[in-house]
Amino acid sequence: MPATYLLTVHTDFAAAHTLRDYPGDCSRLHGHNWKLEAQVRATALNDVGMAIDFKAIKSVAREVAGELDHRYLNELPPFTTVNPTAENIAAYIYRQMSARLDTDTARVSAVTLWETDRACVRYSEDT
Ligand SMILES: Nc1nc2c(c(=O)[nH]1)N=C([C@H](O)[C@H](O)COP(=O)(O)OP(=O)(O)OP(=O)(O)O)CN2
Ligand SMILES: [Zn+2]
Repeated sequence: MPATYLLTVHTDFAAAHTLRDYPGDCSRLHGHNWKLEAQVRATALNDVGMAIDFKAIKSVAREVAGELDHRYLNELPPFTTVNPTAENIAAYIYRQMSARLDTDTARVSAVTLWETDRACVRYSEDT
């Protein structure tokens, strides 16, 4: 079995949303300080001994988070049609990060998105 390296970085963003069709107060405009944890799974090291530079992962995580920062999520594609739940936002961030980061030997394996200090969702497409 090949060696596996799991690398994790954190970043955050502030954004507002309303949950469509939600039977409660979250259907009203409100905001969160979202905390994002991104995990990359790698199977090889480079000559420096790094699977992938933490700086590279943080750069992509911050780039994607930055596109959501201080925005009303319901106005941004895909959330004009997809409800901006924590689940859907985590999946969106995962796919955006994967598209920008994945290589033959390192790929995004999970995104954990904290909506509050007490609730988070972890999204993965790993089997
Ligand atoms: N599975 C999900 N459940 C909820 C989501 C979600 O995205 N996925 N979102 C919300 C709302 O966005 C809401 O803002 C969060 O509410 P809640 O977790 O209840 O947070 P509170 O701090 O208001 O509640 P406490 O009970 O004080 O922890 C709701 N659910
Ligand atoms: Zn909310």
